[in-house]
Amino acid sequence: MIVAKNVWKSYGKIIANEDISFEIDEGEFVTFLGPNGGGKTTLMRQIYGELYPDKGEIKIMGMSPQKAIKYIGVVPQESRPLTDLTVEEHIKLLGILKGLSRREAKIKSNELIQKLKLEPKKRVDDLSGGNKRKVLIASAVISNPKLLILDEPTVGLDPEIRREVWDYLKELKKDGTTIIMTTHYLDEAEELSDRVYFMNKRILISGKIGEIRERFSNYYEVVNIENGERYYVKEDEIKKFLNSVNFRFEVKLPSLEDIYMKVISQ
Ligand SMILES: Nc1ncnc2c1ncn2[C@@H]1O[C@H](COP(=O)(O)OP(=O)(O)OP(=O)(O)O)[C@@H](O)[C@H]1O
Repeated sequence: MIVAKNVWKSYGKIIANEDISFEIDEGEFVTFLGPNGGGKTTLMRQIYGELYPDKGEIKIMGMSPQKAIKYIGVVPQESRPLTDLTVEEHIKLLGILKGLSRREAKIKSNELIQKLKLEPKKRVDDLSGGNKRKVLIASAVISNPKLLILDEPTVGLDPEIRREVWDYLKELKKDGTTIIMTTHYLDEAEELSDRVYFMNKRILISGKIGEIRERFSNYYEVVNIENGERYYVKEDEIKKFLNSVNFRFEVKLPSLEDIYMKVISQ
């Protein structure tokens, strides 16, 4: 469904994406994780065609992102809903702009308002941050996109609304929508995605979360209790390593977060 081949993108001297390649199948839910400034938003903006790669290419269903945009729904990072509209008007308007008839837009927006537990007649300006985000999600999916791109969709949301958004995204996936998301939350990636990419400008590691855990399961994490420094030591080298150190330590199996920290600091 999506193929990226050797994508490079810079802003002047800052390299944001370095030789990125990946393939995403139809119906997959794939998450890109990485530190602040790791190039996730830049990559998303190229997938939905707002930016062009300096080198390399991205194809969506065999088309350029600019051509495929009619099949894509986007919730950009830090986007704001349009002001001065009610919830219902906002969602309907976005549907009409994406080519739905007024009637189709009305039916579909009512359905989304119910599913996402929104109040149709409330002014978008008066909503909480969480409900604004829901309006943006509803406005992105009203045209039944084949591909949905969500750039940090649950930043700043309270746990209840976050759960509601997760449940809705799971439903979309079940209905066959291909979803690409960026997030800083490992629990979110784990709960929702089929596969993840850890990236920091370039792709560092990818796979199913279970597989990634397994790949690191023969490592121990040794923490220097005196200064917090961490070491990742292979199972068969742990005895020798612990005999060789002269600090107080704690040994544990790495959590997903530890693996992430190890991988992105390489
Ligand atoms: N419009 C721009 N002009 C110049 N530099 C930019 C621009 N947009 C992003 N950058 C730089 O490119 C790099 C990658 O930024 P990007 O926003 O893609 O990362 P990110 O992984 O999405 O970060 P975050 O998690 O903080 O949103 C950073 O160093 C950033 O400062």
